[in-house]
Amino acid sequence: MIELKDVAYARLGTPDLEDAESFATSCLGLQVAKRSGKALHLRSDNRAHTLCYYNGDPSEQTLGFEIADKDKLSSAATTLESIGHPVHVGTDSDCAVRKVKAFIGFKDPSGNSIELVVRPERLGRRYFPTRDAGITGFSHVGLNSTNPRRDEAFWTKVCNARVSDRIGDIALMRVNAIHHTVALAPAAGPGIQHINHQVQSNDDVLRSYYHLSEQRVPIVFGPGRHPTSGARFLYFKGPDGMVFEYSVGVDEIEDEATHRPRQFGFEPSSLCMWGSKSQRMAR
Ligand SMILES: O=C/C=C/C(C(=O)O)=C(/O)C(=O)O
Ligand SMILES: [Fe+2]
Repeated sequence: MIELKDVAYARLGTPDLEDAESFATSCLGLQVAKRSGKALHLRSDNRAHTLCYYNGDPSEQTLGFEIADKDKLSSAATTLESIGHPVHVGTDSDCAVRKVKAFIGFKDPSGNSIELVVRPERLGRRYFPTRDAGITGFSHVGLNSTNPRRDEAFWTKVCNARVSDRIGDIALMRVNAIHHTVALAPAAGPGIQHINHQVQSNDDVLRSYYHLSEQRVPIVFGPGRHPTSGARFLYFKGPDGMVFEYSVGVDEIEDEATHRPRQFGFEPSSLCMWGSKSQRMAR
């Protein structure tokens, strides 16, 4: 079993790094950790980076997950190869770019690019953005799935994810106490469906709603409240169509041993208990 500890970072190709930087700093509220002609590393919490934009095609989207150590990394590689997921080992220079000690990359059953990383760097310096969006950290992703039942089996049987809730057949899965780290999203092909950052308070969600609306950032869902995790949320569109979410108040699963996934109907009220309608979410 591959034991994921947490989601570590997202890497997104973009044709326009300048536009990505302007959005990430003035709209989303991340801090530039490092900028080169080819890549932009951004912080959202005490980690060295949690989002990287690099010169590339926007269809290139990769998610990194932290695992415990190098031994666990090599057994993960063996497991993945044995079930038909070819693995590549990150070079020293690729590790340096990601600020990790080691990593492997592979494709999940839907073709999503996944990296498993060991010892992602943290910094002593605080995350200190130029826009105060109230972000407390990178927390979860929506991940495209061409077959949610098959992909739930991959994430829960090959990896250690546990289903916290389902909407229809779509699983919201945790790898630690937080309600979900990966939410599957039915789609025709691979990709990251949305990138979530937690914020401190309801005020932050609503303040951002007005700030982003004024900046003419397309709001695609919310403000609203998810009945699944209980979180208050706002979804909006960034560069190359990527959807970002702020949310606050995501439940934690108190008793790992006794938690049973709840089944929600596949209908709008399962996505928002206040009545907000999604303009873009496939779910
Ligand atoms: O559409 C349902 C979304 C549920 C949640 C939640 O319960 O917090 C998400 O954050 C999500 O998957 O985006
Ligand atoms: Fe979300």
